This record gives sequence, structure tokens and C-alpha cells, in this order.
Amino acid sequence: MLELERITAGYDRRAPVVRELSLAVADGEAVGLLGPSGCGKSTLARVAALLHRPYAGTVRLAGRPAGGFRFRAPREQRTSVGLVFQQPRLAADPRMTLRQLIAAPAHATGRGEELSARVDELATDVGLTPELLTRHPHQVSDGQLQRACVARALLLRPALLVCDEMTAMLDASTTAALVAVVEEYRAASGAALLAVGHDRVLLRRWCDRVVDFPAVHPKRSETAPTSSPSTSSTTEAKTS
Ligand SMILES: Nc1ncnc2c1ncn2[C@@H]1O[C@H](COP(=O)(O)OP(=O)(O)OP(=O)(O)O)[C@@H](O)[C@H]1O
Repeated sequence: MLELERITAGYDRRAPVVRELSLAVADGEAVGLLGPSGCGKSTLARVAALLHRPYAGTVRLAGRPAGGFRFRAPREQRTSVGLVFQQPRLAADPRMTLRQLIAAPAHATGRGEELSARVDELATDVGLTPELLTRHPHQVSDGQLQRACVARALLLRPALLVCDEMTAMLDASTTAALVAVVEEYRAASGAALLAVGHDRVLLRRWCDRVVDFPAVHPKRSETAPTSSPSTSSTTEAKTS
């Protein structure tokens, strides 16, 4: 579903934060990507979601090379990836109600009416009451806002979900609820998942395998310039 091949990316060409990193997520597979703060996980997540153009390397979605990044990304590819960010307040337009926020991708793709019922269905799935849907981001808690952001990411039925520290700001019960929503969606749709985070225990429970970010960094493994995480010795299998 997702192939990142020798990706070099960052914010300064002379000192990229991600260097020649390769990672693949198979159809329906859940891969966890672990790494310390600042190592470039979010940058890589945004590259995977076609929101950040890498300096070098290839991104393939469902076998097809990315046709562009940011506003140049073809709609079909852009909408095949659902992205949940770490900080919902930075990812939510403060002028929108929660209902408008969830429905935004439908309006952006001209499918507002068609997907209206799905907005309500997803709101229920993530545990938002009709009353909460009428509120603006500043009138709800971080956990409630993140629930809306998860519903928004699922609205267009993406084949790949990228969750960038989705639960970092949440308590245990909200974390469990949102992981369950994502898992139910994946079970029903067959979607793949790239979950980025710090929490090894959570990622090992949640994902089919977990990859350590530095292990896929060629600077640490000069003999394996594009080590495959699926065969990496630091790849851990799912815990029961
Ligand atoms: N817009 C930006 N402009 C310049 N530098 C940036 C920008 N965004 C991130 N960086 C830098 O790039 C590096 C990697 O950041 P990134 O957010 O990808 O790391 P991360 O592994 O996701 O960190 P965390 O776990 O703390 O979220 C950091 O040194 C960060 O300061």
C-alpha cells in the first residue's frame, strides 16, 4: 500500500532530518514506527501523506508513484491517505463546528450531501454526541477534538491511515476508544496503518510489527543503505 524508497526530506537541503530512509507497509498491514523526539517521524509521516515533498526518493501508494505533493498531489492519491496529527488544535480550523470539521473532506471533494449520513455515523463511532458536534474547537477538550479529527480522517474511506502520535495527548480510556475505532475501520475496510509514536507498548499491541526509526536510517547501517524494516533485526512482532 505504501512504499517509501530512499526518502531524504527535511527543512534544509544541507541538513535533511530524514536521510535515505526506506519503509514499506503492505495492503492491510499495521506498522508502528518508533523513535525519539525530533528524529523525523512526523516529517516522514507527512511525506507518506503527500503533505511534504522530499528532496529525494520515491513514494508509492498502491504501487503508483506519487504524482505530486501538497497542492500538487492528485486528488485520488491524496484522498487515499487519512492523516491524524498529534495535536488536534493545530489540525482544526477554529471557525468550524466539530460537525463541519468532520465533514470538511467531503465538502472539499464535492461530496458533502452524499456523505452527510456518514458524518453522523462516524461521530457516533468516535463517541461524539450531537450536542458536541455543534461546538467549536475552543469549546471542547483535546480528547473530544481528537475524536473529531479521527472521524475526519476516516470520512473518505482511506486505504491507508497515517496516525502521527494520535494518542500522545490523550488519557488511557480515550486512547483505547480511538484505537478501537481505527481497528474497527481497518477490520471492515482492509485499510493499512502507519502508526508513529513513542509508546512501544501501545504500538506493539496495536501493530503487526514495530520498526525503530534509527534502524531504518542508513547512517547507522552503512552496509545496508536501504534496509528493509520487514527484515530488520529491530522489527518486533505484535504482542498478544
Ligand atoms: N517546519 C519546520 N521547519 C524547520 N525545522 C523543522 C520543522 N518541522 C520540524 N523541524 C525539525 O525537524 C526535526 C524533526 O522533526 P519531526 O517533527 O519530524 O520529529 P519527530 O520525530 O516527529 O518529533 P516528536 O516525536 O517530538 O514529534 C526536528 O529537529 C525539528 O525541529
